[in-house]
Amino acid sequence: MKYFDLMKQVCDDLGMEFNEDKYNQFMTYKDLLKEWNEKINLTAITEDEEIVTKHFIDSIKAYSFDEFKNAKSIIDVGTGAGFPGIPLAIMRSDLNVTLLDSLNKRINFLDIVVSALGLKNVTTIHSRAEDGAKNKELREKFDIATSRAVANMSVLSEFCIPYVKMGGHFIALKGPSVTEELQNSKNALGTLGGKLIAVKEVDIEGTDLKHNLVVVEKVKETPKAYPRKAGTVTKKPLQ
Ligand SMILES: C[S@@+](CC[C@H](N)C(=O)[O-])C[C@H]1O[C@@H](n2cnc3c(N)ncnc32)[C@H](O)[C@@H]1O
Repeated sequence: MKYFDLMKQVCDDLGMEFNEDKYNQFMTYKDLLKEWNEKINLTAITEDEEIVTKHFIDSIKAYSFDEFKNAKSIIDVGTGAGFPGIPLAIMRSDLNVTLLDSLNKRINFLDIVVSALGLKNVTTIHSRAEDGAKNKELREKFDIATSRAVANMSVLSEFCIPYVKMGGHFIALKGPSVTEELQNSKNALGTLGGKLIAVKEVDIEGTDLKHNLVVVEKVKETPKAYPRKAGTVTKKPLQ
């Protein structure tokens, strides 16, 4: 129960329940992450404490926004080893969480995690973001699209905003370079139907790091032309 108090404090501050069952799910996830990281490349963070702070707490802090706390469905684009999607799913069993990644090895790992943790609220999808967003079942279907450490704001907006329903939100977990990235993505947001509504700096408890949460509201439908085809989005980011 080494990290229980720290995690509970974070959750208390967010007004969310944390208990032993959730803690055990997080610890099983940590152990699977370390075990599978030796076979497939999942994360550069391998120390227990850093997994708890830089992966788990960092992900949970997305709940600093009411938009997130009240959502019914989210998609985590470029989820990798499951961040922030799996921690968000553990914290709220009533939230439908879709995890999408273009690397099948990581999706296979996530299927193992979902089954080991008994998560009934998670769906995994192996797809590039650009292709998934053309699928009628996924396009403009989510209250929230979220993403961490996948691309700059301009590229990420084109990956994520097409998945968000009207009135929903795209919430990006970002590091310190957020101001410059936002400057360069202003037009892209408008083109894709998004409007920047907030940037919030959050502490990552247990570290001296601060991260930024960028919240974009979907105010217009995304034109059919977006996202452009795989490859183009990253090679020629919207200006
Ligand atoms: C640096 S990892 C970050 C993973 C996780 N979000 C995190 O914060 O730990 C980037 C992930 O994005 C995925 N990715 C990159 N481009 C993608 C795309 N176009 N569509 C879907 N996934 C993509 C990669 O496969 C990788 O798993």
